[in-house]
Amino acid sequence: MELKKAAAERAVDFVKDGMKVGLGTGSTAYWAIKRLGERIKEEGLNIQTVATSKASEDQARELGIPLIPFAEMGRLDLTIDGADEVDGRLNLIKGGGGALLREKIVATNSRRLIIVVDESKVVHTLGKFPLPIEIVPFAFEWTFQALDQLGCRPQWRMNGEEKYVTDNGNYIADCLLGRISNAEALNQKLNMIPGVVDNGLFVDLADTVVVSHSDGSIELKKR
Ligand SMILES: O=C[C@H](O)[C@H](O)[C@H](O)COP(=O)(O)O
Repeated sequence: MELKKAAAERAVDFVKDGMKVGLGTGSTAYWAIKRLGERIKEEGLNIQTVATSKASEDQARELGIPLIPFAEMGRLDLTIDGADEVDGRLNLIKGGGGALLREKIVATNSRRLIIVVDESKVVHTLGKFPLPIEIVPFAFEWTFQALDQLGCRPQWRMNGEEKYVTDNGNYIADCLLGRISNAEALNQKLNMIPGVVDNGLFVDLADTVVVSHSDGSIELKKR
C-alpha cells in the first residue's frame, strides 16, 4: 500500500492549477485521487476532471473533486492511472480492475498519460499478467471461440457464479499469453475480432511512468 501511495502522490505533483485531469481506476489510482482531493482543500487547487469508472467517480464526488460532463471537457491535459504491467517501451497491460475501455478512451483523449506503479509491475516483456479483453454479451460464445483460435487461452472473468460485468455492461475474458512478443500487432489483431470492444494493451499511450521502489526511491520513466 505504501509503495502505491508514494508513486501516486508523486504523480499528483504534475497537476497544476486550471488543468483538465483524467482520473484512473484501481488501488494505486485511488491514492492519486485522494491526494487531488487534499490539494483542492489545502491549496484551493482548481481543476476539472472526468473519471474512468463508477468507483473513481464516486470517490471523486465524495472528496469534492469537480467532475465535468464529457460534452464540456474538450481534450484533457493529463490523466493519472495505474497499470498491471509496464515494459521497457512504456507499453502497458491494464484492466485488472475491469476499467480498460473507459481508461483507454480517456487516455487517448489526454495530452499526457502518467502511469503510477510499484516496482513489482515493471517487466521485461508483457504477458505474464493475463490480458483482459472486453467482449459484448451478444454471441459471446463465438467471440470467445475466436480468441481461443488465436491461441489466447481465454478464461471468463467471474463474479461468484456469474460472469463479471463491466461498467459498460460487457464481459471480460482474461487471456493467458505468457509472453507478448509484439504488443502492437496483438492489439490490432484482437480489436479486429467482431464482438471484442477493446483489450488491455496500451501501446504508445503512456508518456511517463512513476515507479516506486522498496528502497524508498521514486523513478520517473519517460518516453
Ligand atoms: O481496470 C483497472 C485498471 O487498469 C487498473 O489501473 C490496473 O488494474 C491496476 O490496478 P491496481 O493499481 O489496483 O493494481
